[in-house]
Amino acid sequence: MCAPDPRPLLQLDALVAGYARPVVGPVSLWLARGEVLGLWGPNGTGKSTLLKAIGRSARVFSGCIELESGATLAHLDQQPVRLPAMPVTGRELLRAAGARPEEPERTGRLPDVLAPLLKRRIDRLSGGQYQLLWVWSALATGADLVLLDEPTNNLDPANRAALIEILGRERDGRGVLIVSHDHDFLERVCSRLLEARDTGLVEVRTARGPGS
Ligand SMILES: Nc1ncnc2c1ncn2[C@@H]1O[C@H](COP(=O)(O)OP(=O)(O)OP(=O)(O)O)[C@@H](O)[C@H]1O
Repeated sequence: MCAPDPRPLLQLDALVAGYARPVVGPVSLWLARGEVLGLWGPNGTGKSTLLKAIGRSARVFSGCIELESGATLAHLDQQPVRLPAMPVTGRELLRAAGARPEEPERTGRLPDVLAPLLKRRIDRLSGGQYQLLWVWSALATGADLVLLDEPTNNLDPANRAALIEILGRERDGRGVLIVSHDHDFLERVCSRLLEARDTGLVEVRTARGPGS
């Protein structure tokens, strides 16, 4: 795999990452602005750890992570954090996450499916409603690099389709790296797909490509 020119938004070079000991790597990959890169593979191969290392919540043992100078990052973990019962609305959650819900509403960016959730208490949302709001909170921050770990968790077919549409609209000018076991979803939203194998990350051909 050769990195594009000019320099990509994100580049990993022979990265070895983990916790008390290494669990993944050496891994090399690059991601350019405007791209949605998918990562899939068997359980326990270190995909989430890779995202955590990029998000600075796992340890880097060797190799390097280069993020474009000044680029901002949003990282959504595999299990969305759910607050205990408290009267926090969807709008307040977005604001706390650094998103500006007023702006997308005004500009028409806010997906229809999310509009009714902004006024509702988040502790009373279903798992799927919360998941969609959670993913949107990362995208609506305007972060240059968005890391999504299993974003289709808890989503029914309608909300999964809404997420595919959202990712299709929100990719411009930023990079998105997605870890998922939902291969069909990855094929629909990703411009490139990497598979974790014993030999390392291998770029695999996507049957459909984004927007199909
Ligand atoms: N906080 C942690 N401390 C120590 N080891 C961990 C921690 N989190 C994960 N691991 C270990 O790191 C290895 C890789 O886990 P990771 O969650 O990155 O894999 P994954 O490919 O994302 O798996 P899955 O597809 O099941 O989500 C596993 O052996 C796991 O037990």
